[in-house]
Amino acid sequence: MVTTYKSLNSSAATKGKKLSAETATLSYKMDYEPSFLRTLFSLILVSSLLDCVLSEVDAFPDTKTWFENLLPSTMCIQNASIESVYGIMFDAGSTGTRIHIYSFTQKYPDQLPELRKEIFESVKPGLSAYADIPEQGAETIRGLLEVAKDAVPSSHWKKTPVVLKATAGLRLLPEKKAQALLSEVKNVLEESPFLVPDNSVSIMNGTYEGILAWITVNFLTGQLYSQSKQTVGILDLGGASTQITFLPQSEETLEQSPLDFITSFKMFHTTYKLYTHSYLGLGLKAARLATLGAVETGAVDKQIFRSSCLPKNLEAVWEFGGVSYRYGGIENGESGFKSCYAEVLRIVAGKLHQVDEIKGSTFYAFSYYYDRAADTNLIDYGKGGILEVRDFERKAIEVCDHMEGFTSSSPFLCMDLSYITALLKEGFGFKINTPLQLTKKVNNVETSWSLGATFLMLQSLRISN
Ligand SMILES: Nc1ccn([C@@H]2O[C@H](COP(=O)(O)OP(=O)(O)O)[C@@H](O)[C@H]2O)c(=O)n1
Ligand SMILES: [Ca+2]
Repeated sequence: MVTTYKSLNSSAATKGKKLSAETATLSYKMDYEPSFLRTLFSLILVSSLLDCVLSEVDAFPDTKTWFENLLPSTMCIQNASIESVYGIMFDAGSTGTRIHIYSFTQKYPDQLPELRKEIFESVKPGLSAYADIPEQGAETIRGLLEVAKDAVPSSHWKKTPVVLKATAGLRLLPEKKAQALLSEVKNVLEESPFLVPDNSVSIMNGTYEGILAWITVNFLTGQLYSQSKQTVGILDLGGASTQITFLPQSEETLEQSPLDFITSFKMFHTTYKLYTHSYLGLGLKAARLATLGAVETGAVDKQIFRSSCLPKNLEAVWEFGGVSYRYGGIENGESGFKSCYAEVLRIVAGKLHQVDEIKGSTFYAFSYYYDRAADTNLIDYGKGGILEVRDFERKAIEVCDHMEGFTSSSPFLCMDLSYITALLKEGFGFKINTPLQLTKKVNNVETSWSLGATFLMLQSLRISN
């Protein structure tokens, strides 16, 4: 693997030490060729190849119901020369925008293509911070496209599809502002030399976000093409929304869950009936706003939002979604875990659907679960690890009851850890000893929905040689 970093400010290399860098650019390149990935992407690409030949036959008929609006319209393109196929996926998240450039190779015409390399870069803040200046938001995309121009040979630009999917940050914006951003972004993509399919710029439904991340993780852990089909559930904690997705084993779960929590789709000749839900407004940063009581009021110039989850003497300004909030602790008032936990509990109490069987299931947890665990040395930033729910609680108590030790660099640490504990325990209803696999990458590939989305994009475009 080759890893290079540039423009480091808040990055994989520094995150463990530096907690509150909100404006940063991270860039790294990864080369990998694990054999199971070759198998996996061979399966994917062979499916695409077959689909191109048999263009009347939809290989994933049931998927239509749930990814109808997610994917660009179907077409058969001559995507690449005999040796290379590329795909570009933008993840426009609430806290940052990321580009994933995947390349696949086909060494011989009669051999199947292999995933060869992923190039990843990100910028902060996310698009929603540019709600009032959409042209400038779109400029961040132009900058990331330069990375793609370097990564993809110019001879392949015209044949390489580029897609952007926005998540909770844009979902929370007023429709007009979100559409203005998307329209500026679309213009920038169209000015690029890459292939811009129909519906290439959109706000992704939260259901897809959970399912695509589940596909990614279960591909990467080998579950989707193993005989045993022992799939793992996923927990994604973003800035503005959070997702839970798993394959129910119990009939009771299927029968007792709200209808829109269960989604069926077919892949590799197996039909999966997944439990998935995205809770908008329960991402880590949205939960901060809710705890501070700033969701309804918005930022009012002179108002300071206070919480017992913050150091008593703290007064500072926090920016989220392009809005600045003044916030601080309660001077001469309460602070510490007990009072903080009561505050964050109000955000989750009675708001989430609970399922009994998750108590005994295996879940992969990433995004802010991972970041906060690494920030507090519960796990190694590079390696991840297995934690129990009570480990978050223990760390929350430790941090909240000694807040003077965690001031300027991490003012929200007590609140974040308390919120994560409350979300897992009281929100989803996990037991205190439920194990969670904290994982940022599996075999050097990010555990994010973008790989699942790229897979379906290639499938939809019927990439072939
Ligand atoms: N490729 C990615 C993208 C986001 N993330 C994490 O996702 C979290 C931020 O979520 P986000 O900005 O995507 O927010 P949402 O739009 O998903 O609510 C942070 O913990 C990031 O480190 C990641 O670990 N890898
Ligand atoms: Ca996300």
